[in-house]
Amino acid sequence: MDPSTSQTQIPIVDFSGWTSGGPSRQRVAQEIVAACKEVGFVYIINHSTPDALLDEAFHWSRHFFDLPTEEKLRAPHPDGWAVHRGYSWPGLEKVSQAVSADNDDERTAQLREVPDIKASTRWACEENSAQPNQWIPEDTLPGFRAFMNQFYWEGFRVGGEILQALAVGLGLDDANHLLQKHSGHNNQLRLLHYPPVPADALEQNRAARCPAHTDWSSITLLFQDDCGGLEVEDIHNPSHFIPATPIKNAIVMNVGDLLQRWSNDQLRSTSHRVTLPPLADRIEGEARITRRRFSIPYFMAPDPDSVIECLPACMGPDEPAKYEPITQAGYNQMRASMQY
Ligand SMILES: O=C(O)CCC(=O)C(=O)O
Ligand SMILES: [Fe+2]
Repeated sequence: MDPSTSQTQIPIVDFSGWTSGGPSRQRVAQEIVAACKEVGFVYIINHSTPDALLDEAFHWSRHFFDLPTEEKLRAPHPDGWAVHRGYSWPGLEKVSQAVSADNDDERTAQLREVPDIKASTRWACEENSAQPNQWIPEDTLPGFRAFMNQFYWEGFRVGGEILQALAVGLGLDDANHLLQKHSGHNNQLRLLHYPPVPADALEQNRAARCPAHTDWSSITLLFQDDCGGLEVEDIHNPSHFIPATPIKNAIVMNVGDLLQRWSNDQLRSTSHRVTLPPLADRIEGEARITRRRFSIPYFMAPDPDSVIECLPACMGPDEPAKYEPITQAGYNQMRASMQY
């Protein structure tokens, strides 16, 4: 394809044809796999998570981030990079593509010269003792913990349907082939809040919302509000980003690094970032302050000891496996050490 004429768009797939069962499943599965090969991102509409549950999740997120800082800091992100839980305040985390096997303080400090203006909090399931969840006290936000636990398992349920569709679309014999490496215990639910920031600071690279990166997951499901600013690299025209314009209640699904490895690069873990909101009415006043933005990513991850090695359906005599087998934990460690 000629990059100058590339008109890449993020495809929209109507998932009702999967949930209703029958022959339409094959079509939906193929559409999702085609999108993952061409773009690495796809909007999934008419999925089986109720709209009301998504409204509720954003409602809780706003309540959480509106709490005074000292309340949020009662469940802080622990020091260091090994544990990904709890409240991470604006500037603490620096998203990047840097990869290192050990701690490298100098490089970590360098990466922080342009801070990420975002706050987040995140959890896995309650039984994950390696990385215990950090919760604010129940009486600070009664019902918050119960809802987030419910939403965590809802993410796993709908994400599981998508992993099944991917397996079918890839032509695997067993629809559960990908899903079976995910017990659900190693996923991550994140609430993200990008506070208002002067548009100039983003334009002049004095601050970032979320710099370009790929996800470490097998797949990521993202729910976003209507602010905008999420952009996806065009794999046919590298360094050119296309907007992932919000579609109410759609799941923005993307391929993570582990599924890219698993599929021998057939499915693409595409770089993405969050930058300036594209619409003028999202920026206000003389100081050109952006609207705040909320998003909720749900990262599906295989279990830590599971070995990710090239799917037989994705290799052949002319297409040998490109990567050595790696465990999820091994890959995670390689990526995590630069983040905090
Ligand atoms: O906030 C967003 O829309 C994207 C966040 C993201 O890419 C991530 O957390 O990995
Ligand atoms: Fe991401």
